[in-house]
Amino acid sequence: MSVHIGAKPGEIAERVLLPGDPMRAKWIAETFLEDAVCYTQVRGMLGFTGTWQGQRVSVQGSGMGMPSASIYTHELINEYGVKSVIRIGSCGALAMDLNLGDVVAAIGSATDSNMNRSRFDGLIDYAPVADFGLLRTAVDTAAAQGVPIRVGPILAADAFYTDRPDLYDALALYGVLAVEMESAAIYTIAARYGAKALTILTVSDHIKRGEAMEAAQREQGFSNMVRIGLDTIISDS
Ligand SMILES: O=P(O)(O)O[C@H]1O[C@H](CO)[C@@H](O)[C@H]1O
Ligand SMILES: O=c1cc[nH]c(=O)[nH]1
Repeated sequence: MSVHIGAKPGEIAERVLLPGDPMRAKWIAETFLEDAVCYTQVRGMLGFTGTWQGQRVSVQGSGMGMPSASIYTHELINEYGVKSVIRIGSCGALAMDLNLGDVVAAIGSATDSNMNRSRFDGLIDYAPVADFGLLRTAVDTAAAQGVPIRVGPILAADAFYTDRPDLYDALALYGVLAVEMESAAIYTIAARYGAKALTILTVSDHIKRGEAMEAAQREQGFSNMVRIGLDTIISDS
């Protein structure tokens, strides 16, 4: 096992879906995967391996925020040989033409986190981006499934509750679609260690309109996104 994941070698597939919420990982495993087996319960951050369309896939909770997501992404790639990860998350919309339940794919991720500034000594504003192949497959997969998917940049924020909504307004002027809390770290760590990463999100809140899904919907109302994620990750070679 690694420091934070209790799996034995070989128990995690090379292709992993990464929801923030461990209970969403359980729901995905029980609802979509065949023969799913739980390989870790360390810190309650559940992980499962099963099959989708006959192909081995794991689904691992990654927690909230970039420090937590960084730990799981790092250990999956470096300790378990994971080759591709797709974050399956919820987000707060900034774009006025997005609605609750809409699906977004993050082509790139701006961030207010200091992690990458430290990484590059404050001298470079590194641009965390999705793997192009995974993104293209997700767009094609969504089209085949008849699910509209919006592709664009998002913000990975350190704080869920912000005192600076004016900064969100400014980002919206630059086409930033939505806010979540992990994508920039996942994209950066995957790039650093030679893995592929994509973030697909469902709009759970509209930040500007003050709309919000119920807690049960957040955990389980994300079937369209999960099917896109699963079909995309098994198509990856
Ligand atoms: O639904 P998940 O994947 O947890 O993602 C979003 O939800 C959490 C905040 O409620 C943050 O982790 C944010 O990124
Ligand atoms: O507003 C939101 C909704 C989900 N996740 C976030 O980080 N922010």
